[in-house]
Amino acid sequence: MSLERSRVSMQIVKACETSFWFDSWSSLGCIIEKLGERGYIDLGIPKTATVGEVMAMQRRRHHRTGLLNQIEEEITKQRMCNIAGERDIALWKGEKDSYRNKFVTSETWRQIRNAKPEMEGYKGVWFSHSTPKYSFITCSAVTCYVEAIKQLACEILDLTAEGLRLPPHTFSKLIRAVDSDSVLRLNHYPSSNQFLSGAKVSDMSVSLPRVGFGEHTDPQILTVLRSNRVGGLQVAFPDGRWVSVSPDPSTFCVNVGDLLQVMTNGRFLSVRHRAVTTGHASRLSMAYFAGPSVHAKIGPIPGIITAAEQPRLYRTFTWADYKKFAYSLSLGDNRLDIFRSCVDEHDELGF
Ligand SMILES: O=C(O)CCC(=O)C(=O)O
Ligand SMILES: [Fe+2]
Repeated sequence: MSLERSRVSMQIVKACETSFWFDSWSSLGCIIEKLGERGYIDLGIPKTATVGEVMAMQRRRHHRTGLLNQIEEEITKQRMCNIAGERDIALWKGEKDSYRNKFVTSETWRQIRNAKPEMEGYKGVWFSHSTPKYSFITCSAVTCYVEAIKQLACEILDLTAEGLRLPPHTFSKLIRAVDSDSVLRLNHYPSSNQFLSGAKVSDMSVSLPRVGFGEHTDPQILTVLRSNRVGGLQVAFPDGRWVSVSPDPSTFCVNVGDLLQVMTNGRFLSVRHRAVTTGHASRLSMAYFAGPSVHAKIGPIPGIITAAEQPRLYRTFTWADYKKFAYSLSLGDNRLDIFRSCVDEHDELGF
């Protein structure tokens, strides 16, 4: 309330609508804010009095405190001015503390707004002449989703570390690093109908499965994937068969990535998978790829390789090296082979 009070001043005409205590009708501002509730007794003016009633009834009194006398002075001044009109006029605080009878939103906004540091990327969300509410909502939803899914990925990785008898945050600390290179990808696979709009219904190829996302392994540490109710994800079995993963929007599909295969020295395998489109509904999937910092050194964790029994399978490299190499190949190429270790290295990983 006091925020609005400080923005409005009343110019007294008939004075029968303006509150003596709660409106700002003199240069002293709002009287209740000056005197507090004690003022009702000190001035002998009831809480509900209008300025008009005070002017009509109140006789000039003398008080011991200066402020009370100043208020009496304002009442006398008000009695003496005589503005023609029917109603009291609300005056709005404008630039440089001046009051006028026009309300200007932008001026009021400037006065009440607490300036905050600009949010990174805000230009992509707010445009100068419109409020793109859906992009703003999407931005907030994605930010919250990424935070939650990252937490889930870290918990899975902590359980993985525990299962391998490794120190608790061996893997998750790579994801939690401030400069971790994690990504959220949204995939949309149009239905066969949408995909082949214009094709004749008699065209038999409409019902054949089509590859929407070619076979590959995910390069990062761990992937947490969710989809709508439309299937399409398939996983390669060692014998070469493709096995479909049944779609369920209430579950997550977790893939081991290439880096986790390296760090576990091949105990966890990054599985080959692909997405196909068949039916008449379109598939949507959201994949969170939990990755380390580009500078992170990746190699088999020392606690996993116990010398003779577990020969070291991979050499140490940085995530930046791996990405650069991966992007130079085709999606389905095997990228890990080149990082296989030929000699029995003992790199210092700092784990
Ligand atoms: O849509 C899918 O289920 C697969 C997506 C995928 O493998 C990927 O984005 O890497
Ligand atoms: Fe994938």
